[in-house]
Amino acid sequence: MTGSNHSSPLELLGWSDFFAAQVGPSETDLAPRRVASVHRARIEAIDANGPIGLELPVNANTADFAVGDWVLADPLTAMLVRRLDRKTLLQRRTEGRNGQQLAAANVDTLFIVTSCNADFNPARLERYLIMSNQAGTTSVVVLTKADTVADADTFQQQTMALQRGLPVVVLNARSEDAILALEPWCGVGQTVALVGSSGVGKSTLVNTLAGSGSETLQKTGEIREHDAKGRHTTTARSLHAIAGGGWVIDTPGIRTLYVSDVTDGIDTLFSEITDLAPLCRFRDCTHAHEPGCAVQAAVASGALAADRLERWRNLLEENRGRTPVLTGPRGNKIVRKNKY
Ligand SMILES: Nc1nc2c(ncn2[C@@H]2O[C@H](COP(=O)(O)OP(=O)(O)OP(=O)(O)O)[C@@H](O)[C@H]2O)c(=O)[nH]1
Ligand SMILES: [Zn+2]
Repeated sequence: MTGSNHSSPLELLGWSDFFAAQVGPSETDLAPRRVASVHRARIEAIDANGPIGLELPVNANTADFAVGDWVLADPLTAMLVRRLDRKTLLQRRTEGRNGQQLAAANVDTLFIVTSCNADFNPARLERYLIMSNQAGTTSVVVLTKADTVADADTFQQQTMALQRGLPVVVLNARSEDAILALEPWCGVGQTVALVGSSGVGKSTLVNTLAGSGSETLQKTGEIREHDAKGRHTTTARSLHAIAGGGWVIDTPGIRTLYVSDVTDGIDTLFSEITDLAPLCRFRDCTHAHEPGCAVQAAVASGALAADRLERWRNLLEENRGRTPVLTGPRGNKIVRKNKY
């Protein structure tokens, strides 16, 4: 791995002032390590010298850790002491269980991967974008299989309209050119993660980015499991080194994307709608039937697509329905900071 001359070995792994500031005076003897893979009963980490095991305290639950986490460990015993606060966290609420499944932590950029074919679905991309907005990661949509169609531009235009300022990269995941196209987000110490449906080219992209056969390829704890339908799918929760100096996490398991637990992520995605709201006659306008509604006026003039407004409404509704109302210590209801 070639890094910048100014980066310390830890910074090459994604360490920054954000994490350094959390290390207390009594903790300077501890060693920072980055979680590379999380299994049911064990966690593997890396430090500047490569893969390194972690001993877990008896009461530790590996489900509380995510690939990409930074932890402090005792360098002599390898015992994990504590996890540092996360810069970003990709997670989703699991079906039928009370809790969030942690997909990846401290990811700088989320590559939302789809291909220029039947997989392309703006409504699904919106769900991924909400997840990314909520996690605090920079979103980039990666449109693969551009080499198989003549009208990749049409897909790109449609995608760019989904969120203000959204970078959309069109590429062939099998080509080396993909490295160059994604380089702006894959610099030294940067962490990217990939999400998207099965078959869109996530593994292909990881291999291209890592440079297959390259000595820098660092695979840790990759596993393959059966999904609900009995198919083999990639379920690697692991960090791979990118040839240029960053890190990539292949994020499996985020297949059915329901929206829940979102506060501002929906507003960020639909900013062209939320920007209009203050212009409505009524402060609590629902943009459905009220007179003097600026949002309905935008639909009437053609500036806003009716189906986009419809999806905004449905996503808010879904989020409201799926976000549990937290119950406080004395059974008091805690009202979540949702705007709608
Ligand atoms: N022509 C072309 N083929 C591609 C491209 N990206 C991926 N493929 C092919 O599409 C197939 C599926 O790609 P994968 O990388 O396995 O897809 P995945 O997203 O990792 O799929 P899962 O592991 O099931 O989540 C493979 O045969 C790839 O070679 C591309 O940009 N162009
Ligand atoms: Zn309105």
